[in-house]
Amino acid sequence: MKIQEYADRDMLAIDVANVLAGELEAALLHNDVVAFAVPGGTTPGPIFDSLCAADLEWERVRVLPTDERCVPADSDRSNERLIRDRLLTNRAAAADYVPLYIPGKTPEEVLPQIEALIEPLRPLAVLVLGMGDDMHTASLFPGMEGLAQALASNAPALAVARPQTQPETRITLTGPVLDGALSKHLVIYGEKKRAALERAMSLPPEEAPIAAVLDGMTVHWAD
Ligand SMILES: O=C1O[C@H](COP(=O)(O)O)[C@@H](O)[C@H](O)[C@H]1O
Repeated sequence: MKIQEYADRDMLAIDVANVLAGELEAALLHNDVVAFAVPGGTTPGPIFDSLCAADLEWERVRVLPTDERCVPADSDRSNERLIRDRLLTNRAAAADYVPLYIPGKTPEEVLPQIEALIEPLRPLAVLVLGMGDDMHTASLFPGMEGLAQALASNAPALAVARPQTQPETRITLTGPVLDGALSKHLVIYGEKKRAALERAMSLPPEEAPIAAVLDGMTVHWAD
């Protein structure tokens, strides 16, 4: 793991967008189709604002969320909404989106169908993750039921998450899918998350799920 520090969040967003565009371009040279997994939440919006203008063959990029909250696609809490509004616009509107949640269906009903879409995209070419103050990443939350199975090396691509700390059920990419990405980036802001990341490094993944995916990770941090 290496940590890249930036003067401020604006600089981080521009630089990370450039790095991601370069990695996607390189991956497109060697693959017909490239999988690009991105987080939701409050962190990635400004990176998406910059990245969406990159001059890439976006029609060969498959964008998927690292995790989704089971809410309608027009909800403020929908990761799909953020990704569609801020990333899949401008030139990036040509990319295909692979949803993790189908409204009106229970997660269990559609999991096999969505896993069948994700399997051919493994290993993910480029992965961006966020992290909460509680050291969760994607929707792998400390202490949640089923966490050990979702982090196991033989876990299926997706898991249903029902963290007691969260208002809704979620669907998440599992440990091996995230950890197996060819290029991995974690974006965090502020001292609280920096301290949480430091703490995670000495904790088992059951207590700090981010710890399960840090090998080879580039962490991008600004205060
Ligand atoms: O719930 C979630 O949390 C993490 C971190 O979100 P942030 O708002 O602290 O940046 C996010 O990466 C994940 O995609 C999201 O569903």
